[in-house]
Amino acid sequence: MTAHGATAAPPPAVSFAGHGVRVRGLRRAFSGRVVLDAVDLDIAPGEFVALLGASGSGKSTLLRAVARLDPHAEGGLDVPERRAIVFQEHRLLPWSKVWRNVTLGLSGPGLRARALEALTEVGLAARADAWPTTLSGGESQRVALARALVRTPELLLLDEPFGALDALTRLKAQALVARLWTQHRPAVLLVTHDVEEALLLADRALLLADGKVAEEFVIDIPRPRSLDHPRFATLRRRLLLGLGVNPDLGHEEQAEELS
Ligand SMILES: Nc1ncnc2c1ncn2[C@@H]1O[C@H](COP(=O)(O)OP(=O)(O)OP(=O)(O)O)[C@@H](O)[C@H]1O
Repeated sequence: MTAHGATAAPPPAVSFAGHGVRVRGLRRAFSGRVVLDAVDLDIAPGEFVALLGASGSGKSTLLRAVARLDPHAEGGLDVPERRAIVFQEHRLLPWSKVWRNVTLGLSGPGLRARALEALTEVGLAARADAWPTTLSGGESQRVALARALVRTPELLLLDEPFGALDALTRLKAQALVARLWTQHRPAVLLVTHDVEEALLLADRALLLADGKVAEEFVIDIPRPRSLDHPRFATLRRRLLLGLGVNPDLGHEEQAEELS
C-alpha cells in the first residue's frame, strides 16, 4: 500500500473513548469471482474514512461486510456493536410518519422525544408528523441521517448517501454531516464517487482496487474545510490520478469516468 500526504495517519483531533474498526484479510467472492481478495482496514474511534474506487471495485461489498450484513464475507472483522448505515436511497417506510421512521426498530419510553431530538439535529423537527412521500430527496436523506443518529452509533456507515442529490443540496448535506460528525464523533466509513466529497469530509481516503486497499491518502486540510484551501487542489489531483482519472478534465467528465 502506498501512503500519500503526511508520513503517518493523524489521530482524530479529539480523542474518543469508543470502538474502532479492524478488518483483516477480508475476502468475498460471488460465484467464484473474487471481488474482495485480502482487504485490511483500520478505522480509529472517531475517525472519518472515505472509500473510493472505480465502479465495481467492491466498495459497497466492503461496506456491507463491515456492517455485518454479509454472512458470506470471510476474514477477520472487529466492529462496534452500535453502528448505523445510510444508503443512497433513503429506505423510509411510506406508511409510517417521519418520526416513527426515525425510531423504527427501537423500543422503550420516550421514542417520540428521541426522534424529535434527532430530527432537530438535521433541521427537520417541523416535519416529524409528515409522511415520507411528502419530503424532497434531500429531506428524506436527512431523515435517514436522523434515523442513524438516534442510535448514537460508534460507527456510521454511509453508502453514497448524497449520490442522488443535486449539487446544491449535496453541498448542504455534506456540511450537515461535517457538523454532526464534529459534534458526535462516530467512526465513519463513507463510500463515495466524489473526490471533493472525500476531501471535504474525511481524515483519510482509501482507494480500493484489485480486491485490496491499494492506496491511502491522508487528508491534512484543517477543519472547517473549504474548497479554497491550497492543499485541496494538490490532494484532488493526487486522488484523481490514483483513480486513473485525468485531473484536467471538467468535473462532469471526471464523474462520468468514475461512474
Ligand atoms: N449479490 C451479488 N451477486 C453477484 N455479484 C455481485 C453481488 N453484489 C456485488 N456483486 C459484484 O461485485 C462487484 C463489486 O460490486 P460493488 O457493488 O461492491 O461495487 P462498487 O465499487 O460499490 O460499485 P459502484 O461504484 O458501481 O457502486 C461488481 O462486479 C458486482 O457486480
